[in-house]
Amino acid sequence: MQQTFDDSICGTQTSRNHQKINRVPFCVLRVPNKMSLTAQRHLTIVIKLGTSSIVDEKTHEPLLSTLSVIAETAAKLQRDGHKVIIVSSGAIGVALRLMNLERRPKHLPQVQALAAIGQCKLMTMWDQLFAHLRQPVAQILLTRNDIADRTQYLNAQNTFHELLHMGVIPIVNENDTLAVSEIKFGDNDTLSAITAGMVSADYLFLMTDVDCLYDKNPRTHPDARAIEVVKDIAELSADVSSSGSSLGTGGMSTKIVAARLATSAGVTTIITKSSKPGNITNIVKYIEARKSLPVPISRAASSSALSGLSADEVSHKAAATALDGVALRDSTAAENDIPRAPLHTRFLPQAQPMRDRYFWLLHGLTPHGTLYIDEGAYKALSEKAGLLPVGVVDVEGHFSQQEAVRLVVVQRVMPTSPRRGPVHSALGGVSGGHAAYEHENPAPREVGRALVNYASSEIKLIQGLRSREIRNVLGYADSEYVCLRENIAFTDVARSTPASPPLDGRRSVDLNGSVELDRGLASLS
Ligand SMILES: N[C@@H](CCC(=O)OP(=O)(O)O)C(=O)O
Repeated sequence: MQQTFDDSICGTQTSRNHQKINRVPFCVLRVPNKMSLTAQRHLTIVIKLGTSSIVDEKTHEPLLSTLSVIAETAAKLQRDGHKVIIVSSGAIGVALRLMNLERRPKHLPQVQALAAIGQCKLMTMWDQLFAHLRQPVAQILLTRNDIADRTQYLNAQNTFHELLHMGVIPIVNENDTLAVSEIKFGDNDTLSAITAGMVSADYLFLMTDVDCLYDKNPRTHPDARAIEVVKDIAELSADVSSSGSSLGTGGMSTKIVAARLATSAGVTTIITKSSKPGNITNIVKYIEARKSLPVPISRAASSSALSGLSADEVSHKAAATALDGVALRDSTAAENDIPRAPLHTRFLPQAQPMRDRYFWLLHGLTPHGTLYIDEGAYKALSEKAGLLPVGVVDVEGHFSQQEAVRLVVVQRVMPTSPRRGPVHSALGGVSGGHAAYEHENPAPREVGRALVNYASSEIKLIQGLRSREIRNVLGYADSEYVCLRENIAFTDVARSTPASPPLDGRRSVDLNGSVELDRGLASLS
């Protein structure tokens, strides 16, 4: 994501406060009053359309007017120098009409066959619409399996970048014909968020059948209020009861999951109405224009997001991140010049996006099991180069070396607990004697995902032991760590940002993407 602020001025200004003269840092970003998206930085925009935006829910006829405006909007953005990816559902919906079926079948092979039939037709439709606009498109079909290997993930990423560089609009869908439940993204909301993270998009538009999120169901509560900006998804209290169309798999709750995922990668995520696709440009213009408004640093710096930063850092961050709502609420002349955006819900991106490799570890891989670790081991991971066997409390599932697992923190009931009993109480699985502990202990919580250096059967043997005992127990010791820190991604974004130790994301240039085992066992005594 590029950002240029050649025309900003920063410095200090004098202000009087209770007779005291203060020098207050300020920063004014000079931008033209009337914002044209053409004049702005070049953006990468992912637009996700669900089945209900592609075909009529009852007749399954294609919604040609919506599709045409989407094509026009995407082609115009592309011509203005932006990069556009469309994530298009609808293969199964389109096939229902072709095959004269009334509803989506339940039997998996039938669904997969329909997806194969419909995908062909769906792409033909897109291709024809874009052909009128002389806009080349490309089809990308993905399953989770395709990106589970780091090299393949990087290959997919490279292909996206190359297509965008060539001025082509990639049209993405899940490869339903091959995907069975274990290798499915499950819904295209998630797929679109992973795609947006993969290409470091600026915007993800989740087009749907409502204008925005509401705090209550607006159909049954006339007093429902629109939620326009979401700064922290954890604090969101919205009505997410909409289950989506009868043809698709997503609903409002999958959109929230997708928004969490995309914003963690630094992507501004928008929910808006698919029947008005022209809104995409207006919403982007509005947000970009607001970002470029003068930001008085004194107020910006008082925001929690920016506290502790130098004036210079604040000025850049204030403009680089969606700071609106923090410092830009005042109606200034410049703000009044910005036409209001159509109704939408905007999820603000994390100011410090998760680095790409961690994003892949968290969202690209399917976990094959769980490592239960203690609080001490979790805390120590901020300094240590990995997870030591002594911090592992229990293992669940069957996995091999270098496979992904969930990391779950549990409370160790006794400091030197025997391997099983008490711990199981913390996991909620036991007998009366430990019930009190169960009640008092904090619930086990998933804190991240990791690639393991040892198989599940091996970790079961070495859990709770010192690293120097690994060789005696297993007959070999490839690493003193069960997982290396660089192969652990935390759900807490702050722990998975570029500042986190010790992996350089740029190393992903290494197309092998293979994980180097730590062989520094000299330190083991
Ligand atoms: N991949 C499927 C759609 C899956 C899906 O997530 O659908 P939707 O909830 O309508 O976005 C298809 O093309 O029919």
